[in-house]
Amino acid sequence: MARTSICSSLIPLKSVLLKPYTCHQLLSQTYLYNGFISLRRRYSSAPKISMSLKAGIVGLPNVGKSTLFNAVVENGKAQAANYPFCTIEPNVGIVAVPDPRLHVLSNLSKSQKAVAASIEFVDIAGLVKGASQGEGLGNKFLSHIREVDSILQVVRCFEDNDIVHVSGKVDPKSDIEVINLELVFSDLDQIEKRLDKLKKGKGRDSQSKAKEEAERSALEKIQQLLMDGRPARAVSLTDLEKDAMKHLCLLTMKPIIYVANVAESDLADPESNPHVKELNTLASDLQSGLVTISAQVEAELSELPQEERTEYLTSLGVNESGLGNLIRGTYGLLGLRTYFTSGEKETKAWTILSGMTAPQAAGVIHSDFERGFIRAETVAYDDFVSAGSFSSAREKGLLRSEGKEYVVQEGDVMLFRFNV
Ligand SMILES: Nc1ncnc2c1ncn2[C@@H]1O[C@H](COP(=O)(O)OP(=O)(O)OP(=O)(O)O)[C@@H](O)[C@H]1O
Ligand SMILES: [Mg+2]
Repeated sequence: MARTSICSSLIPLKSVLLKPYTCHQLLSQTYLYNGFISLRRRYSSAPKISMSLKAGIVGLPNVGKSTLFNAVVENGKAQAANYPFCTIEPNVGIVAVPDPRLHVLSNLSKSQKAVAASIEFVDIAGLVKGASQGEGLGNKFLSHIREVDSILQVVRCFEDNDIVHVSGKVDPKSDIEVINLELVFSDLDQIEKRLDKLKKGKGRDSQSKAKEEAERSALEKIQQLLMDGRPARAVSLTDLEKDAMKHLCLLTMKPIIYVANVAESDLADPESNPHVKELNTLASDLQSGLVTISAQVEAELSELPQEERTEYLTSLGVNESGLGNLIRGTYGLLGLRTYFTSGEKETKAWTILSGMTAPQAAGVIHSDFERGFIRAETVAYDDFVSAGSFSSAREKGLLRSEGKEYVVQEGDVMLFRFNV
């Protein structure tokens, strides 16, 4: 029964195979994947998506982190209220990365469904001065930041006397300094403890001794930078050093986007708000991205029916919600790329890291695809759209057959041939 269903789901692929395989040969030798196969049926374990990338929402207490989380995450229900330390335990939600290409491909392939790439957002408790010494919610909070891949630092840029600011006034420069300094202190503390351990030198063979040496050297370089008030991400390390220290998950190693949280009246012209102007300069000095958003407006928008959203945005003098920019910015910040599989069952956007080869990209769908990788057939997104389908792209000579060394490009539409 299972065999028949796999066969029938594979039959449409015969038209794009170079050699005309029979159904039986396909089952016993080579498979082609473009989103048609029900992996759950074919494999005993569910398909493994190897990357779960998390963006942590960080900032002082009461600056709008949970409000932003609720707007970004559909059905997000983090408690957001006007008092500091409203959030204690982190709230976690999965967010689809908006990508118009997905729907174009899905329409061309007449797919039954379209599945977007996703990012996990984590709404973390507010951080205060002295957190690294246990103030506020202290070290527990810092350990939640350690688990994320990138940081969205929400900075309050809206004036509102009714909403408590923990330092008594809206001041982005000072707010950023408080947060970044706590992250630096926490990293320094961790490095000191780790260097103490490394002094004891537990490595027995030459390989583990070399690894310990690389870690020590990396940590000493980073320690120096941190003492100068610079983040660990500014360090330059050898590949061995990077590999040796990455288990520490240092907080200042993580990429940051600053999120200027403005009042609804500032949305039409955010640069007229001096706090946003200042934050813009600070973010570029720190070589980080900046997204301006009104968390309050986004949260209200997410509650409205679709047809009323445009009307509300127009009344505020803007064309579109800022969430798309924020999500795409986070995706870019993480150095992520998208490739697609597209067929009648589904069109799907897959997330890979920049520089991944075809077998590694196939491994994101399932580890067996990487292990048994034979070749990938690939066509650039624009070429697929102009051809209209894989078979017509093949006829026009736009579909390329690529081997193990091929580095997958942004927007590639791919078919994998593999052997298991
Ligand atoms: N852009 C904005 N304009 C006006 N009010 C806002 C804006 N963004 C958030 N607020 C308000 O600020 C208050 C605090 O918001 P929220 O609970 O999201 O903060 P938080 O950073 O998650 O706080 P905590 O660290 O305590 O968990 C809420 O009353 C919210 O409605
Ligand atoms: Mg909160």
